[in-house]
Amino acid sequence: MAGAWLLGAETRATADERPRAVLMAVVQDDRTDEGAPGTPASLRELERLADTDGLTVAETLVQSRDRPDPATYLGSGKAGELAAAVERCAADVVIADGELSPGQARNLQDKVGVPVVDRTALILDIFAGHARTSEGRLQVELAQIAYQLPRLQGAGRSMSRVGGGRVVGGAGMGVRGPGEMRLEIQRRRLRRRAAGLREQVARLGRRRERMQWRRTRNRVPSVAITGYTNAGKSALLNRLSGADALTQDVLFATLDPTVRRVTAQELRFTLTDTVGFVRNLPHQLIEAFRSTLEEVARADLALHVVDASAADALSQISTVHEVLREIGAGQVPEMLVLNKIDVASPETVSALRRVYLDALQVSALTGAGINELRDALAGRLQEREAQRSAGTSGTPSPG
Ligand SMILES: Nc1nc2c(ncn2[C@@H]2O[C@H](COP(=O)(O)OP(=O)(O)OP(=O)(O)O)[C@@H](O)[C@H]2O)c(=O)[nH]1
Ligand SMILES: [Mg+2]
Repeated sequence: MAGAWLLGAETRATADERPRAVLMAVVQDDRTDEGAPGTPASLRELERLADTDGLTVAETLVQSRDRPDPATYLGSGKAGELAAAVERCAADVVIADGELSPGQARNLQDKVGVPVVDRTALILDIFAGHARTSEGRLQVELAQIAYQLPRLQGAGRSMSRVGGGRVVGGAGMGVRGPGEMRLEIQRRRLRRRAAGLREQVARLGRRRERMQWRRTRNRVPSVAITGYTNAGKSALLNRLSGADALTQDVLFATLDPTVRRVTAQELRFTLTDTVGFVRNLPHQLIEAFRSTLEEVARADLALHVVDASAADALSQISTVHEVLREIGAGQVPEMLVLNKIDVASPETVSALRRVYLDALQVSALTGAGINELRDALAGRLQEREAQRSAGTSGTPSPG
């Protein structure tokens, strides 16, 4: 089910069994914050991401270091171990739990003999496999191009070095190494394709804006469901609206915004399901999905769904807040709800309740607390509406 990008379509088409991956990471001595590359929480998540992408994790290799080696990421001894591990478990791909520079990926790849990619590439691959609407696909392709472009340039530089050609001709000849011209053509094609994609995404974004404007004019308040990936956002949307959005125990099941109508306490409002967030969400993806994510920025209320059964729920909450700020949705009023209360440990729940005193507890699975949540949502929206009309009644309406 993985996207056709990470390993190339042939690998996937012929392989009967799931491709095998070796995970690797450098733990930096000065970065012990939860979620930093190579920490247990981050590695667990990388494993889940790999699993979501249809890969079997064969082995995990971690090196403690001051910083990653600028040329090979791992130190040379550890890189040798990595090559041995790849050989031993017949791995098809190596995935780094951090970001690899194009040079690091290439050098390691030469050493181990299979593709070496990073967390960003893995997430892009999952997105490619999950995008369903044309807008989602356009956005994923845009993100992939943004990821590929600098890597093509890296290849160009090394190739011209090998070929002994000068990148810029000194005598006005513009002599280039072999392969450099082909790369330049490829680069230009990609840039042109990206420009076209950006235009199409913008057009779709404008169309959505018009629809949103109509909704605002009709004064139908909107609630955007946000939260960490796999928190149960789609499940909650289904519970609240009686819809059947796709829920799956994989990461990033939802990529396209799904809108549903809900009525509670005689108030009609819309509920929008959105893409889940994750630590170190690749910047290319935030850029590409900006117009989709802006749905959240325009909402009257953000319903922040928290997986209360996750041991690192608190750090997931901060990640979500960071991404919301980054997409300009930091100001949207938020209602935080603790989901999966049926399987959450009492310790995690009480730790969460110490910070979020009045957070409702629900289970999208059993339906516990759902009616209360629906009413609370309607209540908050009515409050806002009342404030808004109180605020505007004194001032003359513009135009
Ligand atoms: N036990 C339990 N499981 C739940 C609950 N809510 C959701 N799940 C499960 O959690 C998994 C993820 O649910 P989704 O609704 O797909 O999560 P999501 O936040 O939409 O995930 P993405 O779209 O991938 O970001 C599914 O296997 C659900 O069945 C709950 O209250 N209790
Ligand atoms: Mg979902």
